[in-house]
Amino acid sequence: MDARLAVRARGITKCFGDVVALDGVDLEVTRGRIHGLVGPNGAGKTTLLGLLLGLAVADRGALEILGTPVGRALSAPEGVAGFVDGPGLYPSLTARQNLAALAALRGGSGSSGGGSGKTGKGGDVVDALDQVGLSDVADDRVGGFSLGMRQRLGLAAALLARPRLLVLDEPANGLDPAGKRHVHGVLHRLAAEGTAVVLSSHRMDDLEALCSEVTILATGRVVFSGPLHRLATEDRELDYRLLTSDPAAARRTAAATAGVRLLDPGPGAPDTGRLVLRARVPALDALVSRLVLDGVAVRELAPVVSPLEAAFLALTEPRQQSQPQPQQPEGSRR
Ligand SMILES: Nc1ncnc2c1ncn2[C@@H]1O[C@H](COP(=O)(O)OP(=O)(O)OP(=O)(O)O)[C@@H](O)[C@H]1O
Repeated sequence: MDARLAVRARGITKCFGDVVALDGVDLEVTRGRIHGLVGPNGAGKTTLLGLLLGLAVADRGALEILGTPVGRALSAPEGVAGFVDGPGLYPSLTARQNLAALAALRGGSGSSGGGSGKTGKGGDVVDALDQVGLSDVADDRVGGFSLGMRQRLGLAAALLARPRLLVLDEPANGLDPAGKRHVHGVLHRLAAEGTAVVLSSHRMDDLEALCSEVTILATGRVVFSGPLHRLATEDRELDYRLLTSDPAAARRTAAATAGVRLLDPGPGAPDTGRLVLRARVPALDALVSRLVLDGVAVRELAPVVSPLEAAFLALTEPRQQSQPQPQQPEGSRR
């Protein structure tokens, strides 16, 4: 296995009775990267994350994690931490006690059960709570925690294991803006230190803020896997908003540029001077060059929906409507 890879999966298939949750999935996750797993409900994300965490085993295929082939035993591979379906926490214990109990279970002293030790495992507990922004509620019972607070505590619990592969199922669920800032900060720092992070999310903005690579699943199959930026350059038409110093001139130039279609912004849309265009990237490049040559300044050019969201819809919706479909792994155009 390539030493740069934290995960290498080939042809992973997992069935639950008649339901094929994963159908020949290939996945590569590089160390030091945050890899997003995205797909419609029931696409197989949680199932795949569960395999990485050792909560289930594949029916077919090969899975290597941190350089070691995964066998048939149900156990978390060495160096892996995280959670699926929400973190497992004791509601009657405080946040600090939960982490201390986990640290003790993992073989440490965990001596800060009710106290606030600052060294050894106790110090790790204090540090983990601080990293996820829960220091102020460290001695509150978890039973009273909101969803977002439980998610952050689950991340803190995973940090205690100092993972080299962190696996998180929808970690952004329920997070307020401050919680999100903490979680994003922790994940970026872990990645910078060399930890591979695999996370699922339905929030395209989170994925775009966090991930350098994404895998899009649809009905158990990979329909894209690769760098996020490649989605934007896929050979696909997208809608863009364009604001220039001279909207009338820009409209004429756009109308005369092959491959660019001007769209009606819709009845009642405010006249902001922005044009809405549909084009592939090469036609858009040609338009921008012509505008610059004509002395028209381009002040804003942005996709109407993010490239990730557009790709997600384009790659997953047709399959949902007309499943089952043979796999056409557009993303494997490497
Ligand atoms: N334990 C199980 N028993 C039976 N079917 C299951 C089980 N776990 C998952 N499935 C089925 O496998 C498929 C994939 O489910 P999975 O939870 O992995 O999808 P997901 O992408 O995580 O969905 P969501 O976005 O809704 O969380 C679904 O059809 C689901 O019903």
